[in-house]
Amino acid sequence: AHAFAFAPSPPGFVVRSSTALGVSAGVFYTTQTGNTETVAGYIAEAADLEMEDIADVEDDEIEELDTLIVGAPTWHTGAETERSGTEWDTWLYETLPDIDVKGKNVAVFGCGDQMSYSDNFADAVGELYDLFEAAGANMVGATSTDGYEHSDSKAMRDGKFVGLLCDEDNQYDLSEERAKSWVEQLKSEGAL
Ligand SMILES: Cc1cc2nc3c(=O)[nH]c(=O)nc-3n(C[C@H](O)[C@H](O)[C@H](O)COP(=O)(O)O)c2cc1C
Repeated sequence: AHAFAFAPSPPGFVVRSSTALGVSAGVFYTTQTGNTETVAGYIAEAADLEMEDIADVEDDEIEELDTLIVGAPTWHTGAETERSGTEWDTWLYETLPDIDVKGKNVAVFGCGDQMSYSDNFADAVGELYDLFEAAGANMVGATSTDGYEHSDSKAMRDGKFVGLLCDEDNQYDLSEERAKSWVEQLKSEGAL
């Protein structure tokens, strides 16, 4: 009996965390060079949640959660769709339509390079936002653009960013604090 208690989780085990207020939530990300995974780690640690690459996630795992925190890098500069260059490009168009996310809280985040890609800073975060919103999710976590030097971004609505934008290329020293205060904001918005 004791051995069982320490046995590894069986395959297909649902990774899920519950916050102090009983909200079930998870952090889901993709990455090419590790930056978005780093930021996902800051968020997961601050919120005491599990994090997982979206490529490894089962559909029913998503459906059971109250709040999804989803993050992407931007690699396809200037693209209208499939901007991330990661698994989200497939997941958003082939998996999301089959999942019921209506009424779930969704907060989006991502990494970009505001200096080298100043006209397209973190555009893929705007795509995450648009598709989850169109699917009926309750979008939370918009942030101020103060402290950034980009010229344009498809992740902006009404003068704000639609979620948390981090720049590990130029402002890596700000990411952890930005993640911490964003998690506090998500709590105040009732999403955690
Ligand atoms: C070829 C290439 C294209 C990129 N395009 C963009 C872009 O359009 N917008 C942006 O903000 N960052 C762009 N970036 C920067 C990456 O998004 C940034 O380095 C990010 O932190 C990478 O995240 P990852 O390590 O999680 O993949 C690009 C980088 C490269 C090398």
